[in-house]
Amino acid sequence: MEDRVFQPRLVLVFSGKRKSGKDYVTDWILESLGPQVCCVLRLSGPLKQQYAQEHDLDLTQLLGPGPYKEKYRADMILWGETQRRQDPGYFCRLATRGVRQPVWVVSDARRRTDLEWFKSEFPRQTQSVRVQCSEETRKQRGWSYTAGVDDAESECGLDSGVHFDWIITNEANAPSLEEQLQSILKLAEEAADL
Ligand SMILES: Nc1ncnc2c1ncn2[C@@H]1O[C@H](COP(=O)(O)OP(=O)(O)O)[C@@H](O)[C@H]1O
Ligand SMILES: C[C@@](O)(CCOP(=O)(O)OP(=O)(O)O)CC(=O)O
Repeated sequence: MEDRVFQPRLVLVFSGKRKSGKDYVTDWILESLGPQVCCVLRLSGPLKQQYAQEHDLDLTQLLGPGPYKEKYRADMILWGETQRRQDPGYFCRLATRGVRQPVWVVSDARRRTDLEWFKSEFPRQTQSVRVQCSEETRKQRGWSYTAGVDDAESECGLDSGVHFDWIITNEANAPSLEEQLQSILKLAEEAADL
């Protein structure tokens, strides 16, 4: 384990299926806490940056929510897994490098190794959060089943055998996000001495 100087006070590691609302919920937390306290980290950020460089692609579009990234998702998954097989914490380290806010919100954990890395580096501070919703709702948000993506570890790696500290149901007929996130926000505010 590398010598780490900076220690975050709280690390919330989010996961969830495509279009479950991971970005929506983590952006909501960032807006509530502010950028001085909270930083949203995306493990896919450094992956897409390197993939775009190696394949001469438009990084801005890869990072965006549109169809461009979906064209390359299956190959990015395979490319990323090649990197992870050599070093499971590779993208976690890159995504956390230089971050100095006390509260870290990792928006896109996908594999056991993602969760295990944070729990190993920050055992006291790490809590796991699962964002869930129905397939119907995901479809309404633009998701459709894609073989090689929705049946891959990238989408299924945390489907079973994981105890999540928090579960957020991101559905219209569920309690409001404000209500569901109240305890997590309180935890974050206490961690940041707010
Ligand atoms: N509670 C919500 N209310 C309104 N729009 C939502 C909500 N949750 C998700 N969305 C929208 O659904 C789409 C997918 O959400 P997103 O956060 O990008 O999913 P993920 O990051 O899990 O793939 C986005 O357009 C987002 O704005
Ligand atoms: C190759 C990926 O990093 C692509 C992730 O892209 P996004 O993070 O944009 O995914 P969603 O927000 O869930 O739609 C997945 C992986 O297996 O590493």
